[in-house]
Amino acid sequence: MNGIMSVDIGHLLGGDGAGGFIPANEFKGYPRKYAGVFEQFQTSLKEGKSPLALSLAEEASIPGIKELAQKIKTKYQNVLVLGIGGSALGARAVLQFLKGPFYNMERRDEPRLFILDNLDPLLVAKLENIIDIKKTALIYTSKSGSTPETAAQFIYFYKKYREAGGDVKDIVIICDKADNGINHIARDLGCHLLHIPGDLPGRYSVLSSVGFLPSEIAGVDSARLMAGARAVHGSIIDNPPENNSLFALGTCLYELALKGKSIHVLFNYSSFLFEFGLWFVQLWAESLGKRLSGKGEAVNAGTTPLTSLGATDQHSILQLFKEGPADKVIGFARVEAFSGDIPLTGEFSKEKEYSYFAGHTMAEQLAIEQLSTEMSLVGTGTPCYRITVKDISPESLGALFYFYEALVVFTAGLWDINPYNQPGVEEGKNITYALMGREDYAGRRAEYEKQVEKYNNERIVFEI
Ligand SMILES: O=P(O)(O)OC[C@H]1O[C@H](O)[C@H](O)[C@@H](O)[C@@H]1O
Repeated sequence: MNGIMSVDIGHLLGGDGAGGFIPANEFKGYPRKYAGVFEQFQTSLKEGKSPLALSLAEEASIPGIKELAQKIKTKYQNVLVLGIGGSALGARAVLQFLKGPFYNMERRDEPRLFILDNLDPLLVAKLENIIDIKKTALIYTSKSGSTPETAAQFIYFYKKYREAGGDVKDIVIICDKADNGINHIARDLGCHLLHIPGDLPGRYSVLSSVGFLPSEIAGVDSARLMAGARAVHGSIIDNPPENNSLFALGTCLYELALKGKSIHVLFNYSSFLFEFGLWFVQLWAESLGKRLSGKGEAVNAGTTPLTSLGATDQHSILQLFKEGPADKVIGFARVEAFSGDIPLTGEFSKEKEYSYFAGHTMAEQLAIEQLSTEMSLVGTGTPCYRITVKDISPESLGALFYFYEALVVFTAGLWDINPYNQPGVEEGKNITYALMGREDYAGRRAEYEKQVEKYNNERIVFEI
């Protein structure tokens, strides 16, 4: 491949559309059919009005973040990032794609980096067994500053850190600018405070200090992530619909959803992309799963994202993809070239199950298995697309992040829904706040407690 990334949508289409594919002739009409939505999307990106463009402006924060990362790296043995959802998933994806799953087990001079994104006392206890809290830098990431899981983690680790004699001025808080608790605390502590733009939703914030700081601490150059993002940005804004990968994929996924393909699988063919798959799930689900359209009509938009890992999940969920309900469209993400490919030898040459490996490599086998899986699924009527990135590099990952963010925003335009809010998660949060006794939710507490009582009375429980 010549560029940084390629997008192949050929197998979302199929002749007359039999078996759930898009008829080739229909596809030819999309540039006209969806010109308006696309033009609006392209213009808002070009003119920097789209929240996506805020990430491009965030590049200016990189030199300051590099300096801060350097200070943290020289002083601390461990870094603990506290965050959840968009405040954790992007950083996890960077760390895994560029440093691999065994990063914290390798012998290095850089600190080990832990990202704690759950409320689980056992998880916290296990982490405390292996880190010395005084030698651990704390990064508290919460765009809103009100997410209860992260706030609980922070108050716990803040106390431990202070009691161990840690310097509170070294703590880093990343949030948006507001007159709220997290900003007051940062000011009172006199610690590092990094702001992200209020209009950049958390799940789109990996290309900002939320992702840049953990990346730089782990030795990943965030400017290279941005170079990949910029390459995709250029290709999206410069090409007309007929020649635009984002337009082609977005319109096809939307049309396939209307034809009943209600599940969108991202099948990643590299263990280094596993966490990227989880980042994709949040981005897709929270951005597109919406009850109301822009006109306020109930549309229950979106498709259900799933992520799978190749070749591993060929031995698990593939059976269902192949023979279960015909409700899926599958995107394969693969890496074109792995550095340090591993040659396979012809050991046990008299045995047919082993001798055929001679002369092949591991990356070649993985690519063949990806192709075989894709062809086999297409053969039985599952529309598939394929995204290939050039290599395991920050540029490739930055390109993937930006491409999927843009894909989601454009597709939301086709559904006519807002890709930046998440009203569906608010109710559960409100109940939590009220039941936990948060002062400004006291008025609703009695009502929620009544609801809990009724709910518990309806349970039908079998003890074993
Ligand atoms: O970064 P925070 O404000 O703490 O938010 C963390 C997460 O909280 C909620 O669950 C939202 O639905 C997510 O979109 C967000 O990423």
